[in-house]
Amino acid sequence: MHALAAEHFSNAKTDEDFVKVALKMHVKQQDEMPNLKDIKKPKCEVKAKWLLDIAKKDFSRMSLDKTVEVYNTAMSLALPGSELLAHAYANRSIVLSNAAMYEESLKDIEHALKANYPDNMKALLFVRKAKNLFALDPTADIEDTLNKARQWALKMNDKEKSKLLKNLEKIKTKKYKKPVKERDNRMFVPSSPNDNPIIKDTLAAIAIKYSEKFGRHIVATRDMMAGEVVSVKRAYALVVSCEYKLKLCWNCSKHCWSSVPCETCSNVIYCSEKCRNVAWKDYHDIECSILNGLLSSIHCYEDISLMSLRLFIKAIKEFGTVKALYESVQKIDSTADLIMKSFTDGIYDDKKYASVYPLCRKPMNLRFKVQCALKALQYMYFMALTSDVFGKKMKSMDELGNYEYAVFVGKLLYHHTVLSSTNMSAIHAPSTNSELLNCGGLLNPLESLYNHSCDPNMDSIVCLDMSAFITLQTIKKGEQLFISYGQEFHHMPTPKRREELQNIRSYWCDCPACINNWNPGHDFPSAYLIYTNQIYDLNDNAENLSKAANKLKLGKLGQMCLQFLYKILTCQFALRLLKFIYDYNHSELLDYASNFI
Ligand SMILES: C[S@@+](CC[C@H](N)C(=O)[O-])C[C@H]1O[C@@H](n2cnc3c(N)ncnc32)[C@H](O)[C@@H]1O
Repeated sequence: MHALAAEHFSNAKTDEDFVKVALKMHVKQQDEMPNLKDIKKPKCEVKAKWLLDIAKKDFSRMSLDKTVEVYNTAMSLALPGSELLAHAYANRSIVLSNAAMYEESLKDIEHALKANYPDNMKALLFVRKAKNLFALDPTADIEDTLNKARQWALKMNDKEKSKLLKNLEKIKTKKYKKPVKERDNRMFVPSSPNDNPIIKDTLAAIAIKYSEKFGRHIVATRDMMAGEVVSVKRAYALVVSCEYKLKLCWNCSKHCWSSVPCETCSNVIYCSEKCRNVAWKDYHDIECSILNGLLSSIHCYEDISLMSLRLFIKAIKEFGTVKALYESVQKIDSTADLIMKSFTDGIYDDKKYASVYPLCRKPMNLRFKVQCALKALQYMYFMALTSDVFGKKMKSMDELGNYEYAVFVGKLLYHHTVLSSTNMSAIHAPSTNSELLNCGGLLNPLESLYNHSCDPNMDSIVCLDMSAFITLQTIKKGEQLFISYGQEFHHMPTPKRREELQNIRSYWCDCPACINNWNPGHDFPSAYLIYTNQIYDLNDNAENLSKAANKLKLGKLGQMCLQFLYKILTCQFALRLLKFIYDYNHSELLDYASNFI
């Protein structure tokens, strides 16, 4: 269809032209469109039971990761509150406990107890709970838990009861593996400054400016030190790639061990009830049925298309109806000032849709435009069939074709797809080696206003759905704050860097390093990436941090600074920052750190 389509689109110029052609094509070829009959029922206990049996029987042949993924899938298919779901929680708690993930196992036990777990088996859960608590802390008081196990043992038959009571006696004498804990790096993300009266939740030291050469950009309104936290933001929207949707939390992208499934669809899981509730309130209540229709029919989605849909849903949530959204978009379109376009009630608030809609788009070729238009229409069709976002559920492409806002919605989805391909930052899956695997993307509107420099004076660190922006060099009042759009530019000659950015990003780089023609051999203050390889291959923990500090030959004071930084930042980030400042701004950092040590 895509090859044929190019012909139809040959005269299309504007977004509207592309959407109208795609709409016409879809209406004509509606027999080819998936219909309601193809849409699967969200939950399926038979399949859930089958998968649960596989997880139970084959766990010794599968990696922990794979076993947990099979459990996640089984649980996503089980009915909420069912005994099957309770069994799945209970069985996964054994796997997690055996893998020394005692905290995760405890969470599963609580879920099994809250669900419909049979009374005659509850004693087993309390035994496991006592074991987990003891393995985590041998001084913990586990008497209450042991008593609960004894009470529930009364519901067992005599043989099982006597076996359980014997096991109970051994809990405090057994040796357990050292607890394995996954660190949630968000704990180490510093809190966000929020003293800027114009740009919400940022440091007062920055402002948004516009120039012919750089478009919108961010400048310092006072002299800044290296190491200043400019903003810490939760992403406006985050999407998890299709192959990770039953591994990572749909809301924050945390790797899930003791996950909870969506209670309505069987497509996504969450790291906690909190994330599930946030997602449901923010977007998944609408997205759930659309995603189910989509995945039943086309089995897979692309990150930028899902992001496009998510932006649309978030906008609908903000404005209430398609009509109100249409009016708001018209208002933004009619505002001539590029900076003011993205303001809401006189301030720049990147939790509002106005900060998203006017983001820049890179030029695209015809093929990509055609794909974006066809995808936009496909997603709009699923929205029409499975949700009542357009006032009521629709039954056919014809009905959608006659909908008064069809072109507007198609255009918006098309615009979001292009905008996402320009502005989304990748998120990375946890991996056992140093390889960085993309597992989704997030959109952070303020980040999209930073221009690129081959010698950036800012760095961002992404911890799940949070992004922190920190200055890496001293920045003088009036100078621009730059991030790097790629990572390895300092070792390339100027023409090569500029050519590469032109090829990938479609603009000629006018950053200070390019304008001043800095070439390899020049001292790029930001050439931190020389060290990143050493840092990426380290696990993010304190032991490795000190190993890395030794590698970097930091003196005693340097090591102390590193420990201090580690308390507020992630290991990787603390190291990068320290190494940097150690080389270029040593005395400043030491002055700063001495206030805290
Ligand atoms: C993500 S946007 C950054 C914000 C943008 N200036 C705006 O007005 O929305 C990326 C675009 O900014 C411009 N840009 C970013 N870095 C630049 C640089 N070093 N030199 C020239 N233009 C740059 C290019 O037009 C690029 O396509």
